[in-house]
Amino acid sequence: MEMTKIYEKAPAKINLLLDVLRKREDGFHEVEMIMTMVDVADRLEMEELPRDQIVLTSQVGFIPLDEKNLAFQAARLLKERYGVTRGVYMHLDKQIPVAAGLAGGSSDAAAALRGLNRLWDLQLPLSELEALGAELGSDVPFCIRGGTALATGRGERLESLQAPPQCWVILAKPPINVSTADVYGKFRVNDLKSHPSIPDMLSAISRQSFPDMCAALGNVLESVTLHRYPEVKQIKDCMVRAGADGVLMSGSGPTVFGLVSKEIKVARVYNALRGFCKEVFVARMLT
Ligand SMILES: C[C@](O)(CO)[C@H](O)COP(=O)(O)OP(=O)(O)OC[C@H]1O[C@@H](n2ccc(N)nc2=O)[C@H](O)[C@@H]1O
Ligand SMILES: Nc1ncnc2c1ncn2[C@@H]1O[C@H](COP(=O)(O)OP(=O)(O)OP(=O)(O)O)[C@@H](O)[C@H]1O
Repeated sequence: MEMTKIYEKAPAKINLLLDVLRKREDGFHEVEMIMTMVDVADRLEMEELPRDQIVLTSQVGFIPLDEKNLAFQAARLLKERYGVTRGVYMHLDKQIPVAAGLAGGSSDAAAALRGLNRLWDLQLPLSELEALGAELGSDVPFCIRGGTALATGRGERLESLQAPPQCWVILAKPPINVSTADVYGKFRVNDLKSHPSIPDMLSAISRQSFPDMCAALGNVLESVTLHRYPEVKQIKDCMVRAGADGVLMSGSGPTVFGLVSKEIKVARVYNALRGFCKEVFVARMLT
């Protein structure tokens, strides 16, 4: 019998704005974020297994492939919740840097939920996949929906937005591992001197103003990560000196992204960064 093979793309996200309002009783933080996708992506291949088992492989050796992997967890959640007794063989082509602040694992989980919904013919609406995704992680619902969105709650409440003005995105990840839980754990909302403005960013996007979008970039988690890891600050400074129009840390870090409107500037920023760190990517925002 010919087995069907399906594919899903799992793009990386960046936070154009990340604000924290308060710490909640349940330990999570109430956030306001504006997120968008870039065209650096993992690829998840899914094929039916003729036995009731989840098998995950990858070309990289440095990520877990068992129940610690978010794509594996997504498959298990669907099986448990909907009584699925079919199996799946998944292969993850990993391209997104790991533990980078780019939601790589979350996007893989989203790709698994979308793909297995098709492979197993579950016919779940996207809204249901988003709700399931929220059980796996705060960034998973956004990764299911994709595009550009305003995210509130702990990140799972979404309102879709139009695409930001098109530009180049240069991503640089220093060789350090940053734990999201650690960063939120060290974050003190009362220590902030100011908050980034959601209305300013929404207005820049709706007017498609690239300069105003750059001016409205902000991430309050920089207060923790930049203080703790001076190399992240160095990368930010390096991008600014090399002429990036807007520069920000994504998520809890340590990846820093620079926005550039003119293609001729891209090589300059890229080359300046390569002196500092090995993992530098040139991408576009996904429209
Ligand atoms: C930093 C961001 O990636 C920005 O997009 C997200 O806010 C975090 O998303 P994520 O990695 O999917 O986070 P989760 O896997 O849900 O949570 C990891 C840990 O981060 C902390 N956490 C996460 C989200 C949130 N709104 N408040 C939190 O305090 C919690 O300690 C949690 O145990
Ligand atoms: N599919 C996956 N890909 C990469 N790492 C995974 C995956 N599933 C689980 N992990 C584990 O999760 C940890 C965080 O990886 P991930 O790349 O998702 O972080 P991140 O990009 O910082 O996420 P976020 O931006 O949502 O905080 C890794 O150290 C890894 O052990």
